[in-house]
Amino acid sequence: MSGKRKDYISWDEYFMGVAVLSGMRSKDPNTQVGACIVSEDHKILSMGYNGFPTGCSDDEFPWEREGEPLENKYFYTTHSELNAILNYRGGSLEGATIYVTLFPCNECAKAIIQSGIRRIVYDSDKYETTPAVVASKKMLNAAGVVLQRYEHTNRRIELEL
Ligand SMILES: Nc1ccn([C@H]2C[C@H](O)[C@@H](COP(=O)(O)O)O2)c(=O)n1
Ligand SMILES: [Zn+2]
Repeated sequence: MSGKRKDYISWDEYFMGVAVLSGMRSKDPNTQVGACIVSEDHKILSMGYNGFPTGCSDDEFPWEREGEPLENKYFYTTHSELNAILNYRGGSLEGATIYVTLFPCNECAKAIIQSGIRRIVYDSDKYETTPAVVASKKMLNAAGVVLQRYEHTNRRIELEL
């Protein structure tokens, strides 16, 4: 037998796989989101997942979805996309692509646009009817960011760690 392997994973499978793995670090009991930012020449630049900011304890801040604003998670969580952008310490993200397991909200859309990211590959769009996502798409489209739904290949990857 000679020649190269033929069943290696594609770039899209690789980067979405890294985003999925990154999301597995999230402590959010309801929705775990992962993001992976990639350069035009297929280098991974940064990763992120949703969680509380540094210094805000996962055991003390609330993970609830309901209740008073100060008693639920929404004022406190940093989204995976923003974390991935802020985790990057290398300079410009101009021309990069972000792989993300859930379509970005309006706040992340602003950060994506302003950081110079030009393409979003996303998987779930479960909040597509919410104002946050409708506004997000409005801004991303106006800014010319390419939106691409991840095409599942149904490849199963098992990791023994
Ligand atoms: N594109 C997104 C959307 C949401 N998140 C985070 C924010 C929360 O931690 C969680 C959503 O919670 P749910 O309302 O589904 O209970 O996901 C994100 O990181 N990126
Ligand atoms: Zn967001």
